[in-house]
Amino acid sequence: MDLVLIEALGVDTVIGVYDWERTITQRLVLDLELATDIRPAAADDDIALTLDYAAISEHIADFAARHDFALVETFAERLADTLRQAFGIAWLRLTVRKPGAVSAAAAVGVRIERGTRPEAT
Ligand SMILES: Nc1nc2c(c(=O)[nH]1)N=C([C@H](O)[C@@H](O)CO)CN2
Repeated sequence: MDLVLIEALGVDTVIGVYDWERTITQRLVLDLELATDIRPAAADDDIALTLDYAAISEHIADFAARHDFALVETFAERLADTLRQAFGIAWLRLTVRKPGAVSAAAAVGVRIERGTRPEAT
């Protein structure tokens, strides 16, 4: 299985369960592993035949700007769903970190995997 990677992508969004969090934007930091077969794109050297990590990163920043969830769980689940639909991603692993949410921790957050892992070939 091949993967397209996006690591430590910072996005700003309204997120949090407390009243004070509903009035500010906070930074989330995302890691993504996106399953795809990179061989067609590599064979033709053609961006149209792979997952465009720049386009996907833009999509994520726009998603973050347009939503204001309470939980990082909801952010992760809804984002995974929209990415899979918009880009036809068979399987992904998404980590959403909320740095600074717990002062004694470097970051807290969630990691999910959605979809069916393609067979290794
Ligand atoms: N499992 C979760 N726990 C907590 C969340 C969350 O989104 N998922 N959120 C908060 C608060 O918003 C916190 O981040 C504020 O510092 C607490 N626990």
